[in-house]
Amino acid sequence: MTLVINDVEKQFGKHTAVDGLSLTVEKGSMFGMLGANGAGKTTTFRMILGLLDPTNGSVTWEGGPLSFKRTHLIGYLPEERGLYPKLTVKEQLIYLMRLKGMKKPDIVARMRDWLESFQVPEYENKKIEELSKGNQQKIQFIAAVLHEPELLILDEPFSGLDPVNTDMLRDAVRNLQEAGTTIVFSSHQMRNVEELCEDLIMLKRGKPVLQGNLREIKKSYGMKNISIRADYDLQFLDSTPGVLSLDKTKNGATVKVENKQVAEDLFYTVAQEGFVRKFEVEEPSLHDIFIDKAGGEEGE
Ligand SMILES: Nc1ncnc2c1ncn2[C@@H]1O[C@H](COP(=O)(O)OP(=O)(O)OP(=O)(O)O)[C@@H](O)[C@H]1O
Repeated sequence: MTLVINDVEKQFGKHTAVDGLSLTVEKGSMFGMLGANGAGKTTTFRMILGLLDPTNGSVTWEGGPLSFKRTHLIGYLPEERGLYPKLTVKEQLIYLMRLKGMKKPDIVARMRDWLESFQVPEYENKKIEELSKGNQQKIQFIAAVLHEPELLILDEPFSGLDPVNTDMLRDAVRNLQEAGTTIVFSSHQMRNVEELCEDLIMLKRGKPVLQGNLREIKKSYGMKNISIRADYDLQFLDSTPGVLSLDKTKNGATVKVENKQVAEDLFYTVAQEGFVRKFEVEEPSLHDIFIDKAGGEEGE
């Protein structure tokens, strides 16, 4: 069972929101969709869900298109949250899950398990409008997963959550994956992406600019960070060719370099200059890679 996006393009009038997107998400995997604001993530999610038709190309789940007829297979946490403020949590979840074909006693039983695991059992009979934004988000998440979908699409699931709730939601997402759910999510929080996903795609203005296994991407990515500690001032390194930036730290400096060769050259440079206590080459963070590949241009 896989999700296959095949050479998809989506145009809104003259504007191309998604351009030449192809990807495969294997069953049971956790896939990250990254990109600056307006890069085309939500549009892609809507095409996966069958809410929008691609202008060209195809999207299939297990070989067929996803549509409202197969809605019980999918869970969706939309970016713009959409709960009814006047309903209680219980009424809201019963309403939404009955649309997915579930029976009331099952809905209530599973709702109680989820509220318990999110440490908010007392919310069952509270109105949505009485809850804080972060807590409403937990309820919206429960609405996306209560029917145990095969494919779960999470658009910015961590936005607006405090650190405790972020950890709680991250654990819940991880548990769902371990139970076999296929998960595709977007996030601007690179730490969450690094901790959760194995494979990812980065979009820039609708086009894929980087795609593959996160560990492989990091390993093979040219740019490196070097952590250096020496008994002398390292500032002079920032004028070395291939050095992208230098940040002084308490005991030395972190130097971002273009590639491995520059890192090797720098090793000899600092050793010639004096005693070096530490010289450690690290892979770039996803944050660095994002800025390098997908960020930084006006209008995004
Ligand atoms: N219904 C629409 N009509 C016209 N243009 C649209 C429509 N939906 C999206 N767009 C445009 O398509 C582009 C991609 O938007 P999309 O919402 O997919 O980006 P995103 O990557 O989800 O951004 P964000 O991180 O801000 O949520 C944007 O330029 C947006 O203005």
